[in-house]
Amino acid sequence: MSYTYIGVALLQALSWVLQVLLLQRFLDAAAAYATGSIGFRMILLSLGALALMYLFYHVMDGLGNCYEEIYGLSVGKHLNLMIFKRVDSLQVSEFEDTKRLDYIHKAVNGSGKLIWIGTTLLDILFYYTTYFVFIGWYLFTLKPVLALSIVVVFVPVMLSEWVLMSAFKNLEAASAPIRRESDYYEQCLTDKKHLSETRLLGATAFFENLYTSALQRLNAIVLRTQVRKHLVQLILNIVTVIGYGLIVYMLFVSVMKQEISIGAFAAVLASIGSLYRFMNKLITERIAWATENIGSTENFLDFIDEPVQRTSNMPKPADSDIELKAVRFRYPLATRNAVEEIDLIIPNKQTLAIVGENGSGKTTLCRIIMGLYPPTAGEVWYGKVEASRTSYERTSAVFQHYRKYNETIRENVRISQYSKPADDTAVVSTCEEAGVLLSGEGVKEGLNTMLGREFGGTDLSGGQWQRVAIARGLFRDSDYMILDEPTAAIDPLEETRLYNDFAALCRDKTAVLVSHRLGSVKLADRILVMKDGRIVQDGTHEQLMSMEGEYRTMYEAQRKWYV
Ligand SMILES: Nc1ncnc2c1ncn2[C@@H]1O[C@H](COP(=O)(O)OP(=O)(O)OP(=O)(O)O)[C@@H](O)[C@H]1O
Repeated sequence: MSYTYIGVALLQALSWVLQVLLLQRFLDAAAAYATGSIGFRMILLSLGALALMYLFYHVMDGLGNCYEEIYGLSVGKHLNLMIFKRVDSLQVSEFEDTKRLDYIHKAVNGSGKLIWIGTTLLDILFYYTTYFVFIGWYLFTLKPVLALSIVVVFVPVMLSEWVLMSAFKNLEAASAPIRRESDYYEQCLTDKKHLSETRLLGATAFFENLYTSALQRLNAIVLRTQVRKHLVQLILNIVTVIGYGLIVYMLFVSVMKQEISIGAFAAVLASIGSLYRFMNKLITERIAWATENIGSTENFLDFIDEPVQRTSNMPKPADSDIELKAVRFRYPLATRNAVEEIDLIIPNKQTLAIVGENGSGKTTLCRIIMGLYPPTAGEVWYGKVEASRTSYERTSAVFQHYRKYNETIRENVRISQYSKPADDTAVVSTCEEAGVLLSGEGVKEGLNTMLGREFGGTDLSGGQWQRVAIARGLFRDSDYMILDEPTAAIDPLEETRLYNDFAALCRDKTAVLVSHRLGSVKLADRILVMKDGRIVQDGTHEQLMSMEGEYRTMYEAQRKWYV
């Protein structure tokens, strides 16, 4: 693909140069015809050749544009795949850091721009350079000093673009966080997820103000850089126009002294004109655009170059105890630790429940146990392997904030075990275990029912979506199962049935279950009670009920409510 693209660029440049030579030949022929030294047929021949070259150039131009599009799409696909792979190798905890998020956004943004910087470079190398070399040679053969015209046009423009490069890199760095902010406010105003609440709360004006203020800040920094850009370009244009004027003057003097023919004079005048247009287009459009965007492409290249933290061939622990040693975790920019001094051994195949009030650190502890968040201090081990260095292949989870995929029910469940051959019987039986309805109103197509409104599918209730998420977690072959409030949206009858099923399903796994419903954690082998990021109680239901403490207080409070 790139060879064809390069070939077309070369032919396009050559046809430009040939047009100049053929124009000179045609004009010289016209002058010779006027003196009667050649016949009319010769003029027609040189005009025909000129016209053919003109047509050829335009065919090459069209082809060049087509190839640029196709090349852009194909390179874009590869760059995006590189980004996806790179993001997949990051620690999930990195996404908690807003600075890191900005950096990742800038890198993703830069991948799209790299394509067009790449095509600009190819064009410079094979199209513009060919054109300038041949036109330079042509001018040199006419009169050596004329070849200098290329330098006169070229140098000031390159200098100015070099100055602009750093300005645009700084612009990218300053605008990324504001862009993320304004995108978020835009989402609050237009996204389906936020719309009902924003409308009901009457918060539209609130978000509009925030959006407007973010855009004003963005515009102010963009404006400063653009003013600088246009000032620099103005200076460049003045210098170039003076150079252009000097060349025309030199040509005029040469023709007066009869050093060059009238045909050469006209052809050079035209070629200098096109040289100027070429240079202007190259520098003020292509190179200027590339300069503006080189900052974000550098981000992309730096991002791709970072040392890989997670690879596809990391060890897969099975049948190991999980050990947490003096673990602490603090979210980026947070002022206090979310979990503190956790020393914990979860023996292989134990079912552990974690309870505690809101914000006590249950979800954070689950993420640390899974190896998704490396602790800020302390260590987590799966047998002899450090948790963040293990593969997640043998771990399954149902998250508190599960995802609703706009896919069929089959894909929504199978996605957790995609390497397994598609087996509808297994998917159906997991759906039954999780209580996912596969017939009736809204799910008429069974496993093929498309879920989510995005692509015209059925939207489910919160509880029904949660059952799909549970099915997804259960479908995955695993030795470690994390269930973080898996039934918060599910009705009490179904919830009781599910907890009994979980107990049976998790019997041969190491399982961690977070729940606020204390009645449902009784079945666990062991219960941890968390408060302010620390484990304050640890024991079986019976042990914890037999002593004073958080657990008994919470349990009694919930029991009273139901009596
Ligand atoms: N992304 C985050 N950035 C900063 N702080 C966070 C983040 N997520 C949680 N926290 C803080 O960490 C602490 C523990 O939160 P965590 O979600 O682990 O609690 P939890 O016990 O699971 O709460 P809940 O029962 O409400 O789900 C809280 O103080 C919370 O404010």
